[in-house]
Amino acid sequence: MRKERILAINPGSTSTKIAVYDDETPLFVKVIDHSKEELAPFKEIFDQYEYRKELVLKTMEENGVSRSTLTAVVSRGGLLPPVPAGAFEVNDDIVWQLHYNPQNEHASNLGAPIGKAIADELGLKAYIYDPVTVDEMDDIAKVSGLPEMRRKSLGHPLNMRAAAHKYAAECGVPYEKMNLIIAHLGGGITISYHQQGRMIDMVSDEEGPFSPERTGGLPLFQVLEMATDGRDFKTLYKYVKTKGGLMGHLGTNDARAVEKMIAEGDRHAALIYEAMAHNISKFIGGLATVARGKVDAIIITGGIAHSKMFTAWIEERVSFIAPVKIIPGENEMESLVNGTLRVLRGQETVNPFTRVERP
Ligand SMILES: Nc1ncnc2c1ncn2[C@@H]1O[C@H](COP(=O)(O)OP(=O)(O)O)[C@@H](O)[C@H]1O
Ligand SMILES: CCCC(=O)OP(=O)(O)O
Repeated sequence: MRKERILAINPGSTSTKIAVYDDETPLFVKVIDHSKEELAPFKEIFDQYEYRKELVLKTMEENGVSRSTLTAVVSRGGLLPPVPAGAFEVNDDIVWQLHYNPQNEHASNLGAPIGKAIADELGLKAYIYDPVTVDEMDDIAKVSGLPEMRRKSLGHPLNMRAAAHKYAAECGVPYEKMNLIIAHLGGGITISYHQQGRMIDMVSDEEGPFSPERTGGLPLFQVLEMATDGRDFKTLYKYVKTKGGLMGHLGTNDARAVEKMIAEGDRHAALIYEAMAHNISKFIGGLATVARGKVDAIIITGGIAHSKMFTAWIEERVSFIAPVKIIPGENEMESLVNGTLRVLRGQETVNPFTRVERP
């Protein structure tokens, strides 16, 4: 089989993750953290384009990988309009959409444009895989309590679907034959229900549990008061995305730091941290009703899935529904590369994408 060398790019709000893989084997995986001060001069996400692109090229050079040896590039897909799961070849429409008309601002919107620019210079193809906006939600799950508002599918499909495939392979049962509830517990949290290989319902930042740095759903009448106190949308959006959850209550978005506080006897920290598990468990329970209780397994993944204390709190609340499987880590770089390899090996086809004016 032909050997592939794939560059994977994953721009996040506080870091840029960069990796090069020879087939399934990582040559290097680097997480470059960005301080608030470092990103402060950039007013808009796209102002960071050149800076992050140079960082990707420099990191490859520092790790002894010559650009000319690459065979493909893959990036985390950003906030496109609702799209099917799987791979997309990055075309000008994807770049336009993420630059000028994304569903919302997020650092991942930079991934595809940077990937395409690097790939174009080398005459290669650039891909994205399982973007943030993969939408397989059933119509019934999209209905909100107001006719002018539809519930959206916007979360962490890349890691959730990869965890589902990993678990299915372990069980020797196809993903398409299982009913799984999957909780991604990272800086942001998504809880989703995958029925026979389709993610038909989910909750994330907008309505779900609070997370290390996001508020999740909030008491509505108090939201109305806050939204009419003179602050604009951008300010409030940033507030609920970065100053909520553990950050709001305890001043850190690092769950490990919270566990240290608890070990040192901080009872308030213990209350807030367990409240996060309590809320996550309630949403898992809610999605079990979508499955009519017929759930094969509950998978807990993401960075916080490394924590025995935290996963035990969830397990104790939800294990009556189905067995709980822990798959720690966000596995995003590996998932991007594996998806791309399936395309390059002819095991998967790419989805088409055409720009839309109003996502
Ligand atoms: N061993 C661990 N125990 C508890 N929490 C952890 C551990 N490792 C990472 N985390 C937490 O996971 C969160 C980040 O998760 P991750 O999936 O890497 O998210 P993101 O990609 O959103 O940054 C942070 O709150 C971090 O403190
Ligand atoms: C914008 C939804 C996806 C998301 O929140 O990703 P991160 O948690 O990695 O910021």
